[in-house]
Amino acid sequence: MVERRKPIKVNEAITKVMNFAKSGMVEYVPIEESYGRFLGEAILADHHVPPFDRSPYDGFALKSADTKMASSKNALSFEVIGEIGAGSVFNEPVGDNEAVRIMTGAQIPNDCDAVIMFESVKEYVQDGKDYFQLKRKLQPGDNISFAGEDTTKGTVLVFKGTYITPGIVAVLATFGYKKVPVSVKPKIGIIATGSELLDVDEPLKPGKIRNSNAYMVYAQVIRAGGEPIYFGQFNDEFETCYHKVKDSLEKVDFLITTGGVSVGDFDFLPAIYEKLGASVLFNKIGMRPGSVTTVAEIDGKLLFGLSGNPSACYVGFELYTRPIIRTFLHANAAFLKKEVAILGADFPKPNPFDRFVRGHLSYETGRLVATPVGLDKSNVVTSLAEANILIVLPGGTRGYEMGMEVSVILLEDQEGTTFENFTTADVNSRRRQRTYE
Ligand SMILES: Nc1nc2c(c(=O)[nH]1)N[C@H]1C(S)=C(S)[C@@H](COP(=O)(O)OP(=O)(O)OC[C@H]3O[C@@H](n4cnc5c(N)ncnc54)[C@H](O)[C@@H]3O)O[C@H]1N2
Ligand code: MOO
Ligand SMILES: [Mg+2]
Repeated sequence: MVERRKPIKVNEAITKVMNFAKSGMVEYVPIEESYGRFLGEAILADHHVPPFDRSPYDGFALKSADTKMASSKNALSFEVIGEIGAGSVFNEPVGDNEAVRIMTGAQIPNDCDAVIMFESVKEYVQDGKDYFQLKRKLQPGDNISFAGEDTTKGTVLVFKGTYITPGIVAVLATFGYKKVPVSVKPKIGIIATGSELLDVDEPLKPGKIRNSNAYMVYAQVIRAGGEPIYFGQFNDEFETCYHKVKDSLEKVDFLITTGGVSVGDFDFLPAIYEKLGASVLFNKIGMRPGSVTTVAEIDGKLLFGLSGNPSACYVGFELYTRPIIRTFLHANAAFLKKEVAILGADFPKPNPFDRFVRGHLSYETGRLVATPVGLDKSNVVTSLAEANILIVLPGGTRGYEMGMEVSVILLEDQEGTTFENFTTADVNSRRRQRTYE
């Protein structure tokens, strides 16, 4: 007799999984390798930026008080008593009506409080000495880039768990992080099950298909920030799969399997969980695709039983595995960011369950438009190539029409959102919807 599974709600499933979320350790990597990692500790400014008052222009540093009488009709002369480029410091006194030739980035001499650009003065030489004429009055602080104007000592600039962008790399370098504290990547084991599976380099044979899930999930793990460890693909044989799952589990922080979680005669994952003594958190979710997504736990370690159907596998990973990976990486916003967009095409299918429709988000004259891509079936693979969002179509409706507002999950986003935001009600009921022409 087939087992009747009781579906639970998506948010309930997420909550059950997140109860077992844990965060990992911190390691140090050379700054050149820090891009794309997650910060293991907050970056605190331990000095002002810039650290000293400096010139933002190539010009002359002088004392603004000496310019008081300057005007278009009254040119004042200044003697140039020295020259400094960026990196040099002028330590001598600067007397009245004297100036220092200064280049962009150089420290302002102690006695000076303003800078005038080369273009604003008339230079000349007299008796072998350099001078310029100035016809403008300057205020104290004119054309000076002050110490701490970029940021002040003590400011927290980037929080722990933030995805490191090239801009953050610049900040890390500014504060002397030759080695950067980053979150250790969780090791995510991947096992594909299915006697129909050919490897990617094998020619097609009757009844067989190439294993796309393993490589897809491998890439999803990397995108999420984890370290994938691929243990291979295995035929639907209980003993083989059981031993592979058991052995692999010891080598990883979390384990993903694809296929074999439904109620078929060769779907062995439920029996494998039982023999391992793992407790199954759920094995049916009120969602499409990915309704068979199963998560089990043993000694605090999670086993993600993702569907064999490619689109279901993909969605199951992004909803349930990704936040576990991001939490391990200390991200506060461990969930994919959600936005509201306008549905770009009708979606006439009735919706008993919440749907996560592969879609493409485009920007059209200031509006976000979400258009479903490809065939909306969980066994479809090609639509995944075009998808940059999942369009959230909550269940309990007779379909959706073009122009309606819908929630969308941004697949390529790195900023993320919190559990609270992710699980907050989506644009769902017709009452809440506005339709655009
Ligand atoms: N009687 C029922 N049958 C099915 C149910 C159900 O509730 N009752 N659920 C259906 C749903 S929904 C899904 S989704 C699938 C899930 O199946 P499994 O997770 O058990 O996966 P398999 O049976 O192993 O394979 C399903 C499908 O996916 C293809 N596949 C498997 N692995 C890969 C791979 N690595 N790369 C590409 N494609 C893969 C496989 O060939 C099958 O076509 O069950 C429904 N049935
Ligand atoms: O898990 Mo299935 O994807 O609902 O088609
Ligand atoms: Mg099956």
